[in-house]
Amino acid sequence: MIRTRVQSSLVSAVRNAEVSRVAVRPLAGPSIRLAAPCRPASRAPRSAMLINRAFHSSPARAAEPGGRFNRSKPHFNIGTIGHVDHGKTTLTAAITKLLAEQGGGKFMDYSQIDKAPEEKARGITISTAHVEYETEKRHYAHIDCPGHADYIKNMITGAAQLDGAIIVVSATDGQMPQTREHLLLARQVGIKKLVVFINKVDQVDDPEMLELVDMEMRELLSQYEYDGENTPIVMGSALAALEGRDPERGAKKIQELMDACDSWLDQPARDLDKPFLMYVEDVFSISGRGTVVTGKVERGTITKGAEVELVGLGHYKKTVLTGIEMFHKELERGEAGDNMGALLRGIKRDEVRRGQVLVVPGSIKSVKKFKAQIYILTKDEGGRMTPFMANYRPQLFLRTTDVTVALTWPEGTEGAHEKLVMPGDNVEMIGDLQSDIALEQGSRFTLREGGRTVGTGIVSEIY
Ligand SMILES: Nc1nc2c(ncn2[C@@H]2O[C@H](COP(=O)(O)OP(=O)(O)OP(=O)(O)O)[C@@H](O)[C@H]2O)c(=O)[nH]1
Ligand SMILES: [Mg+2]
Repeated sequence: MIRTRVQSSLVSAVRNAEVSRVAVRPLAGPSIRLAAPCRPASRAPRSAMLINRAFHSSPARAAEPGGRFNRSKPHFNIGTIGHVDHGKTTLTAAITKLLAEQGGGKFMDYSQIDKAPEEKARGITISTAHVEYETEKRHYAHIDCPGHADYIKNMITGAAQLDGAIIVVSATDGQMPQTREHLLLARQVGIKKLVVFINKVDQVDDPEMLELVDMEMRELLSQYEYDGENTPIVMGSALAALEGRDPERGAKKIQELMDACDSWLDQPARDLDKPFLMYVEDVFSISGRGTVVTGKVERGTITKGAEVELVGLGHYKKTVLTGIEMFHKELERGEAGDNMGALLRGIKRDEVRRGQVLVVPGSIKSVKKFKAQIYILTKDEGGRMTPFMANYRPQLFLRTTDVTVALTWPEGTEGAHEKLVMPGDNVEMIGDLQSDIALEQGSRFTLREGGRTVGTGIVSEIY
């Protein structure tokens, strides 16, 4: 009886997000596992939870460069990617120049973009310039990174989640190693469509040469499962546009490029339009009412009376959401961003565990084995000092849970036995989880070992 009362008062505490945050903090510590009697479901240290919170909340930051934000047009996160020196930064500056002249933002010259401040994202230092501009159709936040390593980190960590990208390739060189590497990464982090800008055409006199670069790019796009046939390819000179000369190759082509971005790159579904998913943080039983799970709604909306499913840690359990509560008030509907309590019909207290998710039935799978693109932090980024080999077993942190994962090379990898992964490497590996958790393509996670983050990754395929 007493225990029940303690639990119900905790339920109200947790329902009040502010209180819960204050109440929880003192327990945080890098190696303390919560074992308080009223929280048997808690496995992950709170510090890990805070990390994961930060993990999931950061994309919004990129969406609001400079703080002020125009909500009258749909927002789109775009980036320039491609081989070193092919003209990404010049193009970014040229776009802001053209659109500024049309009243769509502020011109940013090359040095303002290239001298990007260093940003701390999840303990990893990333330099990116946050540039914003508007076309008639959209508001864009544009990411341009100063170096190859920053692109890799940026794309894997999701420091800025790109909805689409402009891949820049120089007409003088054609495709180069980083053109291919960024294309592969774009595919693996889930960027669905790209627009190509063939730059520096002012330096190439032979039209056949341009045709060849065009053809090769289309082939390469198809090779990485993009629509090589229909992807818009614009040829021009970013430098000419930036310097305000040769409008046929300059300004006009930048306009053409932005029109292509507006029409070819699809507006992504907003979080509210995606299928409902809430992570289970805590579980309580309220006498006379049943089992309540509390947690944050990551995406979608849900109404009272809807069918839901608990997924993860060996379970797929369908039930009905019989009540939604937030801040001591009953609600008819919960939505992305809410910290809510969900009352579940016919579910026993011990059938639910922290680390599971509550979702629309059938919308996500519980998975043990997956393929992922992983970035291993350097020593300077707080990561490991030494390399590791296949069968390395760190803890994988995702949402509110952590599970041991064994990392191995994909089948057919040459020299898999002695192949080393160095700090700073970007690798594609297979993960084998000790217990299954709800995962999907695009799920982001961190890898930790001995209380520090050693890597960050994104799921590219599930098995
Ligand atoms: N001739 C010519 N040169 C260009 C053009 N666009 C860019 N450049 C030059 O190419 C060089 C590299 O341009 P950046 O914009 O710095 O290239 P980037 O891709 O941002 O390079 P990293 O960030 O170092 O990978 C600079 O010297 C530019 O002036 C162009 O259209 N024509
Ligand atoms: Mg650059």
